[in-house]
Amino acid sequence: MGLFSLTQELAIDLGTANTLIIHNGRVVVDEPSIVAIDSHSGKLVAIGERARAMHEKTNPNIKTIRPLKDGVIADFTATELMLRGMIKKVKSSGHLFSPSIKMVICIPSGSTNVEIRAVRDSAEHAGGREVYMIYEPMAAALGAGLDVEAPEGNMVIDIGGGTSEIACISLGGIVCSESVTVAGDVFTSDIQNYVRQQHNVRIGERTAEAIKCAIGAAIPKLEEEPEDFTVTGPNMLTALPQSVTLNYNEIAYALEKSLIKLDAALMKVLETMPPELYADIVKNGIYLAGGGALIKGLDRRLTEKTGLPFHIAEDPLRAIARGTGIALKNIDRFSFLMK
Ligand SMILES: Nc1ncnc2c1ncn2[C@@H]1O[C@H](COP(=O)(O)OP(=O)(O)OP(=O)(O)O)[C@@H](O)[C@H]1O
Repeated sequence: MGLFSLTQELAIDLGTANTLIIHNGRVVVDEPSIVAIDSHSGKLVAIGERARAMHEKTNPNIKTIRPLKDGVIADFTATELMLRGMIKKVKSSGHLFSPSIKMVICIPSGSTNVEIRAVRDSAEHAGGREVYMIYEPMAAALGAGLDVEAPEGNMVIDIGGGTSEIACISLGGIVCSESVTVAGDVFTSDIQNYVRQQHNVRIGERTAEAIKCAIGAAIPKLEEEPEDFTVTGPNMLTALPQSVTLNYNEIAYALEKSLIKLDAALMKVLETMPPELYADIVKNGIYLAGGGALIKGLDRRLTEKTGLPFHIAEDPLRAIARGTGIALKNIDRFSFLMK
């Protein structure tokens, strides 16, 4: 086989918060899903980490866009620009040389046909010759190392940036699932609102996210307590700088109303689950993946609510990409891959 007839393969986790690309079993792109665009010409200024550094700091000549929102494509043009740019990064780093690219892209399970078509079009315009899709919970389950084809119930909760997807899988298919738009982005804005209402201080999205990653908690009493987090922002009334020191139990309080919605969605899936599969879940437990799985004490909270065992997938931020990579390697075997 000549060098140029070789097909290169990419697994892509196109996420609301982060986009990851796996090539030859290695993560070659792991960047925030964000683009910066020249407001006048519409030309791309930056993507990923560089664009994120500009986020909330732009002047009227540049705008930053997060092309995906609530787990779906909110801006088609920006999504395509981002995908193209990220694939170009793989190419320019010398990893990719073939003009023929086979791709598996992970999409939210609630995607409509129009959205699936949009992702496919973007991928094809970005150089994909053979484009397959996989639903996110399936990729999360594969990434958590579960045997999704077994005649056995396996359950995953993928808490991403825009959506949380709860699904029970058996025999290579999703038996029952729920998707809610309560995930990382909502947790971040909960924290922003809390600091504003409780402490009269305004903070930006990035600061709120930093608080969440450092001391975000799902229960008010943790075994390993993180250190308090101090932020400074303008006072709402005086506009003068004010520092606030936050404890993790305040953040648990701030997140409570969103976490209750997540609990409810989980209960809904458990209620509709066939009893034989339920018995498997009692034995196997439920796997948590996605960045939200890193909220401290979330596994314990959910165990207390349901009495079921919970496990956090290894490296939860990369579990979905890993699963997409496994699907790519087994394209001929996995009937649940969509073409
Ligand atoms: N240590 C942490 N604690 C809490 N949240 C975290 C942590 N690290 C990352 N996150 C959050 O996880 C989210 C990103 O997760 P992930 O990359 O799995 O989402 P995504 O795949 O881009 O989104 P979606 O699945 O909705 O398309 C962000 O909201 C981020 O703030």
